[in-house]
Amino acid sequence: MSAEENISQINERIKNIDTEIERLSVLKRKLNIAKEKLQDRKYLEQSNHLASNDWSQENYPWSNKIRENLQSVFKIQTFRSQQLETINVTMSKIDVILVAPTGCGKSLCFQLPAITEAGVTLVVSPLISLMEDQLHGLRKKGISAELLSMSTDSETVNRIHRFLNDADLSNKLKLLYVTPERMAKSKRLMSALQKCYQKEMLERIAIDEVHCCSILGHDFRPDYKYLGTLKSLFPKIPIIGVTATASRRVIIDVQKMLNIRGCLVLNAPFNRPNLFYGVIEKPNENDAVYDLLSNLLKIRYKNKSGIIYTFSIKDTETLVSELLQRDCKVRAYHASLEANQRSKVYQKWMMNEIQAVVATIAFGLGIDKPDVRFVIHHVMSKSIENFYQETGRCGRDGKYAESVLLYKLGDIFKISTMTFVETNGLQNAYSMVGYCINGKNCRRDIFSKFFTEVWSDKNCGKMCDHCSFNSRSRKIMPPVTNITSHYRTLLRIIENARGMDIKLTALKLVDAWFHKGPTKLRLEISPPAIDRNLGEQIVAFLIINHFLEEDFHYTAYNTISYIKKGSKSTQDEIDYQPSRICELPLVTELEDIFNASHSRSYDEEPESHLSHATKKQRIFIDDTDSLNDSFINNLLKDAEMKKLIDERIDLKVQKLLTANDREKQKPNEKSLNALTDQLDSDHDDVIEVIPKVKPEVIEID
Ligand SMILES: Nc1ncnc2c1ncn2[C@@H]1O[C@H](COP(=O)(O)OP(=O)(O)OP(=O)(O)O)[C@@H](O)[C@H]1O
Repeated sequence: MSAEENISQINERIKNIDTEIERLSVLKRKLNIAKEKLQDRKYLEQSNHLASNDWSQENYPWSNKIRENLQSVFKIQTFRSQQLETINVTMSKIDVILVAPTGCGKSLCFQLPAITEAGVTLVVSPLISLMEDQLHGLRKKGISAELLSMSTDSETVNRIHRFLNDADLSNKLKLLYVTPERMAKSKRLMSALQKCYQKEMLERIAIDEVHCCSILGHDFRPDYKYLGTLKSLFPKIPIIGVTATASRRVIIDVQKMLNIRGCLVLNAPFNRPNLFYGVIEKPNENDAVYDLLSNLLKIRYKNKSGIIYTFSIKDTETLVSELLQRDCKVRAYHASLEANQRSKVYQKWMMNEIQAVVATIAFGLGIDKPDVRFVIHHVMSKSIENFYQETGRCGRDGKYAESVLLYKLGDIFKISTMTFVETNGLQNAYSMVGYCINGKNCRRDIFSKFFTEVWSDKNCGKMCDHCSFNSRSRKIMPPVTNITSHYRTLLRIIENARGMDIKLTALKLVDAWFHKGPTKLRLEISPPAIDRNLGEQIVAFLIINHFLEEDFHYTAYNTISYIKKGSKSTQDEIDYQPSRICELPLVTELEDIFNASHSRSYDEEPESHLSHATKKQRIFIDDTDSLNDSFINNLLKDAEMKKLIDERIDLKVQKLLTANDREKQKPNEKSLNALTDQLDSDHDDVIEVIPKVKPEVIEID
């Protein structure tokens, strides 16, 4: 055989081997996937098995002691949802993750077992201020607790190590708080914990804000990854993780990271029944926004404590300066302030020396002020998850508190240009926009989808603007809005601009549509006969449903969002999706939120969602006339607020009318019925409709 033939034979064999390798690696991949699935199933079965147990019993060996300590040390009479269950699971030495809303008492679930058992509980927590607060509270109750961070002085470090190394002394240290950084970087600490473990004096490991372990969690902390070694270092020690972040994928990721797959996950209901949620249309002019905020602080929230969240450091500074000029007691809080300045602001706020902190999301973890009565979002959050966390900081005492979000179209792009590079960033931002422009569903319905919990609007107890508004003496269904022709006009404007090589931002697009701005961008047809705000909401709806799409462009200073045709802009999509629901009109007007909650007492703690609902019904007068001024007047007691609201009633009225009904009349029952008839006959070519029910005035109460 010639050398040439030999080489060719060898090549042939190599090729066959490559094919075989490829086949085997495909097989290996498949087997790995199958193994992963089987493991998932095994863990799920394990978890389900644990979940099938009734953990709410009080006949465990520790039950009497737990109850006694609850009452004598913590001065608490009854457990809140899932507290007893979590305590029983962790006392049974089973790993558990508790997902419960902010402020509902997760810390008790590891503090109470800690003082009931002999050894030490290690608590890993992300923030020193958070730990200091807990330490302060525990010491006031006479419980011995220590804190070990990267900045702890050597004397304290030595004392703590003596506790851990000495069998007699460890009994005297009940809770040791550490930062994940300290855990990851201190071999001395780890070896002391090993000794403590060997002497069977390490009782439990609690991980506060456990979502920080997951890269998918909103507060991911790299040093939390180190905690993955704890289960192998201390296999017999139960881990308890607590968080208010309920996303399923975050929890699964956390379980994997901590090597506690198959552990029990307990979920307290996401609903905070004492929080009222509402969205207010944000004026376009900055001064009007500052006036609105200052009115809220000085009238509605007079003598009440709260937080105003905004988008950027610059925004916090501007807001504070404007509100100070309007005699409001506010201070800024953001990441660029020195630590001592931040702490000063926090302390002043805690002491009620300032009414509200104007903050970026830097003001977050660890805020434990019980009487926060309002959280205002000057700009929407970047995700529902963030929003839920941020609003959760009010009403921690269980009494009535309000979340108010100020929404306008332009704010969408502040968020989207910042988040579009993040994994799921745009999707998260659009869910948030969905919350803002949702025109009919209970606001909590959106949270429930996020937390994959089944939700019935009845449980809201009229504690959101929609449920409250819908429960008035009359219910006005939003008019059916055919936006197909609007959509086509918008596409034509975009196409026309493209022909001139011009890109349009959403606001420019709306301008051109309403015949504002450069004439060359306008079409030779009349502007739409609808209110501009409604036009902006239609554009937002089209964007988040991908009929229009954002097109991001970088400049030297920032990122600009232009609007282009969306992936659903094909004729097929338009023609064959006739029943898509556009929830218009979308944003609650100022008077809705004020009327809805005006007569609520800030001192009552709802006994349950439903009992709350019954109590609240009294605030709506039984007026069978039309939605007219006297109806609104009767609801209002506050003259200044009434003035503010009066100014906006016309806007509300306009939104309820379509083009033909926009004469100056108030929408009495007759006009609304006429509107109904007209809209009923206007169903051709509809791609977006409000629920199929006939829009009508419904008598209730
Ligand atoms: N069963 C209970 N009854 C009454 N008050 C309770 C109960 N359990 C805890 N609390 C109180 O509720 C407040 C909030 O508790 P805690 O700080 O543990 O909340 P959290 O769920 O950890 O909140 P966050 O998610 O913000 O950390 C504390 O003042 C605590 O004393």
